Amino acid sequence: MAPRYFVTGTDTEVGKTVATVQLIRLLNQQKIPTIGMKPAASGCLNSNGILINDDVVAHQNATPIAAPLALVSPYRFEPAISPHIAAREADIEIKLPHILSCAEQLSEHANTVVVEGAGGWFAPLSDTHTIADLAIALEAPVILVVGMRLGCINHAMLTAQAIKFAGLPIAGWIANQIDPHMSRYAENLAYLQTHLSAPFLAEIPHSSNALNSCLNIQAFETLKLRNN
Ligand SMILES: Nc1ncnc2c1ncn2[C@@H]1O[C@H](COP(=O)(O)OP(=O)(O)OP(=O)(O)O)[C@@H](O)[C@H]1O
Ligand SMILES: C[C@H](N)[C@H](N)CCCCCC(=O)O
Ligand SMILES: [Mg+2]
Repeated sequence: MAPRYFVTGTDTEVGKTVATVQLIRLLNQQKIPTIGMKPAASGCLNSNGILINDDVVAHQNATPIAAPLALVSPYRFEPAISPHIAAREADIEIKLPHILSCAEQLSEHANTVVVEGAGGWFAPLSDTHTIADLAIALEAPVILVVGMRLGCINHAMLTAQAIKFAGLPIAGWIANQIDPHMSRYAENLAYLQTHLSAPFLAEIPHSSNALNSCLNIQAFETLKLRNN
């Protein structure tokens, strides 16, 4: 099975897509053919009957590897709402075995698959399953993106504890500077570096170019160490 990573975050809109895209670029740069996957994408644009999602497009723009849309994003919905509600309204059941099968087929296109969740760790996919269940089914080491803003320490600590409770390793965490005016940024970062018992992969600075940038080589070295 090709290696996989599952990217989760402290909330929705914290930079999971930015981090995923930067990781896909880094791995490809390091000669590891890597593709992104967004199993459940709500908030799509209907273009002549094809549902287009910004996260999926951003993943695709970060890799030279092409794969069918039905594999990289099997469940897409128009409204920008929780996937469990979007799916119910569309009369579609999000099935974990189907997502698993898509991930396996993607492994034929790339060496590594980086899977971006939706919302945070316990965002629901149905009345019975959450993003956590999806990560568990994929058996993927988790990368936690912390959107650095007031309140993120609590969200980061809760999420890390829940990931560990799920029995999944945290391959690392990323500090994403979503709020350029965060008070005491360095002190918040230092607290998380001390208290999150997971490797610190990288800091993503606030930048209007964040979607076109790449994680630094240190993040790669840290991930590599975890894999060996
Ligand atoms: N480092 C950054 N610098 C500047 N803007 C950023 C940065 N990271 C994220 N953003 C912006 O914040 C917004 C949310 O980021 P992003 O779409 O990556 O979040 P997400 O966690 O993937 O959200 P979702 O749960 O919808 O998938 C976007 O407009 C993005 O461009
Ligand atoms: C549409 C949005 N951008 C995300 N993709 C979905 C966020 C779901 C959050 C669910 C929740 O935890 O309340
Ligand atoms: Mg996203």
